[in-house]
Order: sequence, then structure tokens, then C-alpha cells
Amino acid sequence: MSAHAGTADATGSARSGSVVLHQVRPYGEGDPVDVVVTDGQITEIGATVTVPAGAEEIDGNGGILLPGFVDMHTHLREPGREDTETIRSGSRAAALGGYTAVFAMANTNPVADNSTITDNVWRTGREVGLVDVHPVGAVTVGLKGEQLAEMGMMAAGVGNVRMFSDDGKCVHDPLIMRRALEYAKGLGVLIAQHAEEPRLTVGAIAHEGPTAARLGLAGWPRAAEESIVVRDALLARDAGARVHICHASTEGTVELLRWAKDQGISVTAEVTPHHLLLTDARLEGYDPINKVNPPLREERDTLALRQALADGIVDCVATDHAPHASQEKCCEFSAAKPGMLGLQTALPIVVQTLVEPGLLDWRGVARVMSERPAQIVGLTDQGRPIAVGEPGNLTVVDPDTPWVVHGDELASLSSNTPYEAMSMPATITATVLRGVVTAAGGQARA
Ligand SMILES: NC(=O)N[C@@H](CC(=O)O)C(=O)O
Ligand SMILES: [Zn+2]
Repeated sequence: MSAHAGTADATGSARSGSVVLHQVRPYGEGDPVDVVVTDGQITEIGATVTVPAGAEEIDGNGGILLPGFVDMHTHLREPGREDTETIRSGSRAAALGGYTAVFAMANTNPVADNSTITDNVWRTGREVGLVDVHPVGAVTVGLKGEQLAEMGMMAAGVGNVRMFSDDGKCVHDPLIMRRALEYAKGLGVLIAQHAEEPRLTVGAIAHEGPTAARLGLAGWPRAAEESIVVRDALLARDAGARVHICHASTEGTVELLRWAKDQGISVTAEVTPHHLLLTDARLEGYDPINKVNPPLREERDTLALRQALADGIVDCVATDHAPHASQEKCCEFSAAKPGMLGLQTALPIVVQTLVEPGLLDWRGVARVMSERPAQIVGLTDQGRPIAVGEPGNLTVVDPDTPWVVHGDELASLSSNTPYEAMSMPATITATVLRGVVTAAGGQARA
């Protein structure tokens, strides 16, 4: 980072200094322009601009300028498993992946079910200063699904928790879920559900289908997800509340979301890059790197999810970045932990699965990676238009420079990427958070 970069401060408020992004194309449209960000805000956009004294200058080389990405589903392992990820290392991975805000899930150890922890996550994220780390609060105490956590206290803390989730586990008791939705409505916050009927996934480690049957892996049926999606849509309808579905993975979930949205129910959903790209064909060979919850499904699911994202039935892409230690991913398939890295590879997979096949243009990428997630969670300073006066939260994408993924070169403290040695079709040239360059030079530059 240049010595002229704006100064990061611990509160993350206005930052001093300027950044000039040369030769970038907002949303991939029109001729390249220069964009000036001063004191955290976009101050000039034009074919020629005045470069402020001492500005940090980035050559965008005709690349695409997008609003900084917002990830609704990130697992940073702090507190508890700092050997696998910290708020610092995860923030670095996020910035390199083009993100300016992430939501840190509550399944830490101890669980983020109180404001002491959620406030600490927020403060640590601010001290690191590479990405806005928004803490997610647990819905229930200890993620046990029995007793509601102190949602109001977490929402009122400095961490300003606006999303609650027991992710990793489903809030499976319908009465608890109903109460959580009612409280959330009153507080103006969002419940994000890991949709998994636990009675249908006892011992399950792979998508229930021909592949799992042939390989002798206990199957996780689509209905385990879909039954909770429809139940929670009905509960949200009755409570007049909003519900968000984490990592939608099946064709049937898409149909249920379409139905619920048609009914005017306030349900939103995310899909992960891996559920857009990978299928259970990956399980041949029993490599635990491919173990994830919900499991990799079949091609017809990936195709339905891609189309749903293009149509707006699925609202956004979320990484479900889930770092695990190598010894937890190198053991027998049944014993391995579920989850895969996602922050540094999300954009190129969206390019591969949606932009290249013509399902999304770059405006669409801005929508699913930045604008919709910011709207769903109610962030007012992210996912904004690229215009003078708007916050300087920006990402520059080079769509023509491929790079090869190597887990040990990623910024994450873990290396459990399912894309090892795969070529990625697009590179993040630079990420800017409130006028500070937080990453530059490509994802592989850890
Ligand atoms: N997705 C996963 O397979 N694992 C996540 C939990 C989760 O998102 O369900 C994790 O925390 O490791
Ligand atoms: Zn989950």
C-alpha cells in the first residue's frame, strides 16, 4: 500500500486522503473514466480529472468498476478457532476478493449470542480496517435452539447487530422460530435461516441421489431444506416479518421462493458460488474438500439456481466462507468438517457461471454481489450507485486476466478451497473502502 493511502482510523468514520482510479468503466459500460475519491466519498468522475496532491493512483487499465461487494455469510473463526481464521486474516481475504463489508456468522466459540461478543467482533473489525465486519448475533442461546438470545441487547450495542442466525444449525422448533420472527419484526432486524430439518439429515453427509447411493454416503434429501423454506415462509407471512434463507441449494427451493414472493411474503435468499458451480459428481474419490452443508447437489439444481439469480428469485450471492484446519479436512469423508473457503474466489465464479453464459451483465453482478445484500440487511453506506457524493466503497475487476488458485497462497489462514489448481477467469485489481485502498494487485497476492 502506498504511503499516500488514506489513513485508516479505529472508528472507521471519515478518512483523510485521496485515491484516483484511472481508466475504469463503471458497470462495464461506456468509455473508461477516472474516478476520484476524497475523504471517503466519490468527488469526481470524468474523462479527465484533477488529481489531488498526494493521491494514491491505481491504474484500472479499462477494467470494470463496481460497488464494493457485501457478503451476508462469512465464517470468521474469532473467537475460538483463531488457528483457522481471524478477523484480520478473514478481512484480508475479503478485501482481496473485492468485498467492502462482510457479516460474520455467530457460530464461534463461545457463540456470539450476547452483546459483549458481538461488540468485540465489530470493534476488532474496525481496528483491522480492511472491510466492515458486521457481527451476526445468534437467534438462540448457544445455538441450542431452545431459548431466544438477547437480540435486543445485541441490536442496541455498538456492533449494531441487524442480522440474527443460528447458521451451522437450523432454528428447527417452529414455535421458537415464530417468536424469533416476531421479535425481529419489532426490532427491525433480519432472521437468516440455515434451512435444514434435522430429523431428515441425521448422519447425512452428501446430497441424497444416485451418486451418494453408489458411493455409500448417507444422503441429505432436498426436502430437508425445502420443508423448512416453506415452513418459514408461512411463519414469516403470519408474523408479517422478513426471513432470509441461507445458502439455497435446490431446484425445489427456487420454486418455493418463487411461490412465496408471488404471495407477497417477505422472503429473500442467497446462493453460494459453490452451489452455482459444483455438483455431487465431485464426490467420486471421497475427497473431503467437497464436503459442505448444504451438500453439493445435481446439475439441474445448479442450473435452476443460476437462472433464479438472473431472475431475482434468489436475491444475492453469499460466500459461506468456512475455513477449517487441514487436519479437519484431510481425514475420512464422514469425519471431516463441512465447509469451504469462498471470499477470494466468489467473483470469478460468478463471472464463470453467470456473466460468461450471458445470464447476468455487470449491472447484474453489482446487484447480486453488492446492492441486494446491502438492501436486505439495511446497510445504507454499501451497495450504492457509482456517482459523485456517494461513499467510496468500490471494487475494480479485470475480466481478462485469469489466475490459478492455490490454497496456500490465499490470505485465509486455512487452505480448504475446492478450486485448487483451477483457473479463475477474472481478477480483482483493487478494492477501496471509504477511500482507502484495502487490496490491490489480484486475489493471489496474499
Ligand atoms: N457451510 C458449512 O458447511 N459449514 C459452516 C456452517 C454453515 O454455514 O452451515 C461452518 O461454519 O463451517
Ligand atoms: Zn449454514
